[in-house]
Amino acid sequence: MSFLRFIRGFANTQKNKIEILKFADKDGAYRRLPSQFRNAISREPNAEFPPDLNRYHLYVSFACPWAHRALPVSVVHWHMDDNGWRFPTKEELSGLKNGDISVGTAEPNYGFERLKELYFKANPEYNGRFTVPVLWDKQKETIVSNESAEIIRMLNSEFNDLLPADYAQVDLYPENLRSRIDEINDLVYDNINNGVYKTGFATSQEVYEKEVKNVFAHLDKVEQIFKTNQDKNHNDKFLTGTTLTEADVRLFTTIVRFDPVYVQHFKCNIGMIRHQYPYINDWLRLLYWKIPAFKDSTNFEHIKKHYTKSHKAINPHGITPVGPIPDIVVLGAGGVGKSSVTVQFVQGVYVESYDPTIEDSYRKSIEVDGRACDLEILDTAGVAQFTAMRELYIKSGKGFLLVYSVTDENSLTELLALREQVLRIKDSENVPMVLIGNKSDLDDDRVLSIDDGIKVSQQWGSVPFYETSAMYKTNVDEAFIDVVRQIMLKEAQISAEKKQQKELQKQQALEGDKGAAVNGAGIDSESVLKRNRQSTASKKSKSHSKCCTIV
Ligand SMILES: Nc1nc2c(ncn2[C@@H]2O[C@H](COP(=O)(O)OP(=O)(O)OP(=O)(O)O)[C@@H](O)[C@H]2O)c(=O)[nH]1
Repeated sequence: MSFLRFIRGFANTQKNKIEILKFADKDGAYRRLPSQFRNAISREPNAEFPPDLNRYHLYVSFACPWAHRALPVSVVHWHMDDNGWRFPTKEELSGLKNGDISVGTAEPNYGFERLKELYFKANPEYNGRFTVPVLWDKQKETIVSNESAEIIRMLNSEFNDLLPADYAQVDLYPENLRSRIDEINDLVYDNINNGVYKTGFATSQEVYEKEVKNVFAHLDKVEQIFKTNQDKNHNDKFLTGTTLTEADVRLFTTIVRFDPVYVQHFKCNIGMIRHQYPYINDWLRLLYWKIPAFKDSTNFEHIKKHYTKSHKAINPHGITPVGPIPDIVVLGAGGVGKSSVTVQFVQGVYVESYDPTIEDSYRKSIEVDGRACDLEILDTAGVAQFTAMRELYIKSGKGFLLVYSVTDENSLTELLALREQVLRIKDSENVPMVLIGNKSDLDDDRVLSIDDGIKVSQQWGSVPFYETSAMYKTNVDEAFIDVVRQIMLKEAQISAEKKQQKELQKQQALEGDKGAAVNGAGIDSESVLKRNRQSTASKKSKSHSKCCTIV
């Protein structure tokens, strides 16, 4: 490509400038433009793009649900600005360990800084959007396709002759299921995959309301598909039955982003997957936890940051929300029983099977000391991959359940660092907290005694300690109620202190006015605060107020 052609192409695109961050048309509706590169890799003789090892390169974003359908090879940075997707800068990449792609990867073929440079290399006159995925032909130096639905099909079938048999036999678009897959894809594409965008990018109330209702009407339909399948046969967990297909892949990329992003960022907030759609939620967890490719290609950090920090029209200050704001945060190593304890407290059932948590929030209304409390409880992930989110939860949480398992010594050791983290983030030694030694029913496997727990509780300044069994619901309610009481007490103290400070200021102002200094015999703020605490505590114990708003 000559420099002149490049300049001409660039000038052309400036003339018909596409505003990358402006989405809706004049009538307030968002219309997705068709992808422009629509060639195909094909095993047919004399195909323009024959399958070949090492000839093609795939550019994707962890954030983009369209790129997420295909296998990542080069990953752009999560941030998109007026010039579209970019690759991470040298500074962003420096200091990262080999194989760490948390900020994306450098552009390996030309050292480009921007994805759009690939588009102009393929066609200097290109005037469309610069989207991912991009399937690049290194030999012809052009884009084969930037249409995710077509790329996924090419990858599914056209390289089979070159792949080891166990990979080649994976077929996401099997002949006997094609019509059902196409039918589901039609329903999901326009109404769910693209439906969330049409909702989020709408610029009129009327269009927004129409689109958001449409998204949820179709989630209801998908929920029904799963339910009907499983009513027929318990093992029919996928959209078309017992087989994982392309239809599942295409739905997954939207559903995994739904609760963390689309609910608030695209205002798809009629409901959440985890609360309103039990069948879809089970399917999501099955894919994420049991089929490594789904988890390995999902990066929640890229997903959350991309949307919230790239769409200026929707979120001008680029603030990434923390929420939902939990009151009680359940922390601890993987597999100690955090979910089991939480579900036992909230729903009164015991979860037998181990299904590692991504992050689940629960609501429960209880009465503590005659006061009604609405609790938001966050069951966090013990798995290291999600610990980056922990800081955020700790910041917003009011009380903490620190859980270890009496069958696992390391899980107690891990809590020491977790408690330090809580105190550091809260910048206080006075944080509502309980220590829980779970699985107390497993006498034969126990490696930690009650005394081990008591010792740690004493080292922590007599933090209340409970040995629990989620299985038998032993001490579960007691532990939660204890932390709620501590939260209530702390809130009462804080509001009393505030009130007292105000009174002090008033009094000082008054005395200042009088011009009289009260030396020594006057008010000692510490003793006043102490007195006040005592009186608040005694008032509180008499109080039978019907509502304590913890949220
Ligand atoms: N015997 C017994 N087993 C338990 C108890 N609590 C949890 N389990 C089992 O321990 C396993 C892990 O429990 P989870 O509640 O999923 O553990 P978690 O801490 O939430 O795990 P992550 O999601 O990985 O952080 C499951 O198989 C549970 O059935 C208990 O009190 N007694």
